[in-house]
Amino acid sequence: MQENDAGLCAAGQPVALGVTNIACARGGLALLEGVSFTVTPGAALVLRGPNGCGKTTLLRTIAGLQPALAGKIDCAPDAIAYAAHADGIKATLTVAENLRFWAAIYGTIGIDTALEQMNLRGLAERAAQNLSAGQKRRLGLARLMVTGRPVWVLDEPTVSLDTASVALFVDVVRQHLAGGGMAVMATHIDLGLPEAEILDLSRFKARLPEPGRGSFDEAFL
Ligand SMILES: Nc1ncnc2c1ncn2[C@@H]1O[C@H](COP(=O)(O)OP(=O)(O)OP(=O)(O)O)[C@@H](O)[C@H]1O
Repeated sequence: MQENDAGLCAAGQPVALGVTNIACARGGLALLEGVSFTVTPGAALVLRGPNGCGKTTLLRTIAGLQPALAGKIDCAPDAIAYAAHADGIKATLTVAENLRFWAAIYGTIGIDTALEQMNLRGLAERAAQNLSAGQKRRLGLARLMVTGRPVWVLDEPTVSLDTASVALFVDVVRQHLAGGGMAVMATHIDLGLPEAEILDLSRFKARLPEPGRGSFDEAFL
């Protein structure tokens, strides 16, 4: 892949997540167009932009939850783990059961590291439905760790987290990157992750509403 207009593609490095000229829509309304970037192993990209500009929509498109109007996403099959507002938590299972469930789904072993690093050990036997909002969010992020997947696509990962938990999360992301993982995140806060590239989506605002391909599919998403 060539260097793109976000300037994030390091020449000669293998591209792990390539987003080329993507246009995407929500509710039949085109939001973004011409979005291109690459994220290489060990790198993180933070998406910024005002409320409603399409950050969530772009992340959903990257994660394969909705079709793009145009463009191309290059990523190894089964490389992406997506975490959004809903967190993917099973309410009636305990914290440990949730993580074991996901470890089994993704074919990974061991939940200890995730429990430890997201400060969930003391909550391991508590039903997920009885967790506080921030604790639920920590469980959702621990789920990412047990997926074993290299590309983390995260929508507002720090919502409901207190300062200490944000720091835990940032540590976990750093370790993920150090192991050759990647992360694409939408967040409004300064994570304290200066090594992450920032991409402001404001400049990719779609010029014309285009209720075209994709809007029918979206009715079912
Ligand atoms: N299910 C839906 N149906 C129709 N329109 C939607 C739907 N979900 C979101 N939208 C609209 O699509 C636009 C983009 O929403 P999106 O959630 O991608 O923005 P965002 O940049 O992530 O916003 P925020 O910073 O507030 O999280 C918004 O105008 C929103 O109202």
